[in-house]
Amino acid sequence: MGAHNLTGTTLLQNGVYSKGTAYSEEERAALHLKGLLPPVPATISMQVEAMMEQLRAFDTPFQKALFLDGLRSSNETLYFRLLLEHIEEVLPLVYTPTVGEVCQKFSHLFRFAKGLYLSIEDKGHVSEILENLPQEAVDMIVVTDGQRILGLGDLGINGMGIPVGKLALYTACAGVDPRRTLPVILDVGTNTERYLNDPLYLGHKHPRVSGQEYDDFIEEFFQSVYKKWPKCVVQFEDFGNNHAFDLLARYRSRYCCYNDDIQGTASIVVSGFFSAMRAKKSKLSNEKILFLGAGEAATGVAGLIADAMVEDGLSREDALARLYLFDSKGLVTTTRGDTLAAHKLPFAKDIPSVKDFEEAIRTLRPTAIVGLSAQSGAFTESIVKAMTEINERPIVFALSNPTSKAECTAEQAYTWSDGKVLFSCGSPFDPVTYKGKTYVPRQGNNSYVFPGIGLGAILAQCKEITQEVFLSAAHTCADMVTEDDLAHGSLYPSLTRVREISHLVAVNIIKLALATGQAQIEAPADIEKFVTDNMYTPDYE
Ligand SMILES: NC(=O)C1=CN([C@@H]2O[C@H](COP(=O)(O)OP(=O)(O)OC[C@H]3O[C@@H](n4cnc5c(N)ncnc54)[C@H](O)[C@@H]3O)[C@@H](O)[C@H]2O)C=CC1
Ligand SMILES: CC(=O)C(=O)O
Ligand SMILES: [Mg+2]
Repeated sequence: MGAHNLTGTTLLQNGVYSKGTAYSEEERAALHLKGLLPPVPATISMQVEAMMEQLRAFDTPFQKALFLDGLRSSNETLYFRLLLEHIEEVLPLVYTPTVGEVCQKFSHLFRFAKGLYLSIEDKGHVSEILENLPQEAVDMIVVTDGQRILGLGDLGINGMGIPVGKLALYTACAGVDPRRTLPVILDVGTNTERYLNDPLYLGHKHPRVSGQEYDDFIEEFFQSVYKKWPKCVVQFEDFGNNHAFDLLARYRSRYCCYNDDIQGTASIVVSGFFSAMRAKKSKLSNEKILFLGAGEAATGVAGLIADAMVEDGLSREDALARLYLFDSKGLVTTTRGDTLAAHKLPFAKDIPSVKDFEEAIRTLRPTAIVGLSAQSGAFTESIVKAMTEINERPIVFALSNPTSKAECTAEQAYTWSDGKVLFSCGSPFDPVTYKGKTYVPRQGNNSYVFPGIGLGAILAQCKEITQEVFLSAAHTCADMVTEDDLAHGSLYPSLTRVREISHLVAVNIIKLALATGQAQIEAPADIEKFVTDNMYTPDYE
C-alpha cells in the first residue's frame, strides 16, 4: 500500500487515501474529482471541527464510537487527526470503556472490514490468506483469540474490537503508520453460550479448541507472519491466562513480541508506584503490596515491582516477601492445599491462607492494594477505610476494565479515604472535588506505554523485547509527572502529552536496545530526531 493511482469515485471511496472535501481545485482537476464534491475545498482543521460537532451531537458513547468507526472507514487521516487533537475526549470512545460495549455487540454491528480473521479451520492455509491483505509491509500486529477481553470474559471473535482499538492508539499516541499495522483475531471458537446461541454471531460456533491443535495453529501463525514480515513486532492481547504465559515463554526470545496484559500493564503500574513514592516521599523498598487478582496483570505487575525493588536495593527474596496475591480462592499461600499455577508460585507465602480480603488487609497491613481482578466494587468502603487507618497515604489502584469492572470509583476512593488516597484507575474517571480540593485521577492503563514500546521496538528492530524495556518505560513515564500533577493527585502525566511520552519511551528503548545488543540497526547520529522523523502524523500527502 504505497503511493496510489486512484481517481474519481474510486479514490473518494477509499478510506485509506481519500481526503474527502479537502482536495484543492488543482487536485480535483487532476484526479477527476470535479463535480463529485461540494465546491468549496475544506482544510483538515475545518473537517475536524465539523466532525467534532457531529460527534458531540450523539447522546451515548456507544453511538459516538459507531460514528467514529464510520469516519475511519471514509477518511482514515481525518480520523487520526481528530483522535490526536482531541485525545482526552475521544480515547474513551475508541478504547476502554466504550470498546468493551463495542466488542460485546461486534457481530451485530459489523460494517467495515479491517484486519485479519484467521480461524482454526484455516490451519494449513495461513500463508495463503496473508496474501489477501492489502498491506505490503507490516510493522505492528496486535493479536488476540478473544478469550479474556478486558474483564468481560470470552467474547470469541467479537474481541476483534480490542486489536483494532489498541492499534488505533499505536497510531494516535505514538505515530505508528496505520497502513503498516494489522489487527488479528484468531477464531478458535468460544465457550460463551450466548454467542453460541446467537444467530447473528459471526465466529465459528464451537467450543474453544485448545491443546496441540491450538498450539500448532499459533505456531503456523507466527511462522507465516515472520516469513512475510521478518521485522514486525507482535503484541499478544487479552488471551486467557491458560495460554498467555505459555505463549509468551514460547515466543519471547524467538520473535520480537510481548504480552501487553502481563508486561505492558506491569510497566505502567510500576510507573504509578514511582510517582506514588514521590508523593509520599518514600522508597519502593518500603512498600508492602497486596494484589486483588493473581492472573496475567497482577503477576506481571508483581514481577516487575520485584525488579524495581531490587533496583532500589532489596534482595530478590526480600522483594518477593513484600508482594502478596489474593485470588478467587483467597490469599495465595503454599498452605492452601491446591496446586498453584506457575505464575503465582514466586509470590505464594508460607503462612495460613485467609478467605476474606479485608481480613487479609487487617492481618498483613499493606501499604498498597492493587485491583486486577475484574471484580466490580470489590474495594468496599470498609476496605478503603481500613487502608486509611493503617496508612497516612494509602495506595489504592482500581485497575480492572472496563469501568463496570472497576474495584471502586475515583469518587469512592477519595471520599472514603478523606482525600488521603493515592489513586489510579484502569478506565477513565472524571476529576473529583472533595472538601474544596479537586483531584485528577489518571489511568494506570498500559495505553500510556505500549504505543511507545512498540514504536521503539520497531525502530530499533529489536531481536527481542526484554524485561528491562518495561522498567525503562516505567521510569520514562514517571519522570514526566510534574509537581503540579502530583499536587492534584495524578500519578501519570496528562494524556495530552502522550505523543511526547511515546517519543521518549521509544528513544530510551532504542538506547537500551543499542546498549544491550538487542538492536539490529546502526546507532542513529541523533536518536531523538530519528524517532521524530519516523513518527506518522495525520496530514494529507
Ligand atoms: N489497567 C490496565 O492496564 C489493565 C487492566 N487489566 C484488567 O485486569 C483484570 C484482570 O485481567 P487479567 O489479569 O489479565 O485476568 P486473569 O484472568 O489472568 O486474572 C484474573 C484474576 O482475578 C482473580 N479473581 C477472580 N475473581 C476473584 C475474586 N472474587 N476475588 C479475588 N480475585 C478474583 C482470578 O483468580 C485471577 O487470578 C481485567 O479486568 C482487565 O481488564 C488487565 C490488563 C491491563
Ligand atoms: C487495558 C487492558 O489491556 C486490559 O484491560 O486488558
Ligand atoms: Mg488487555
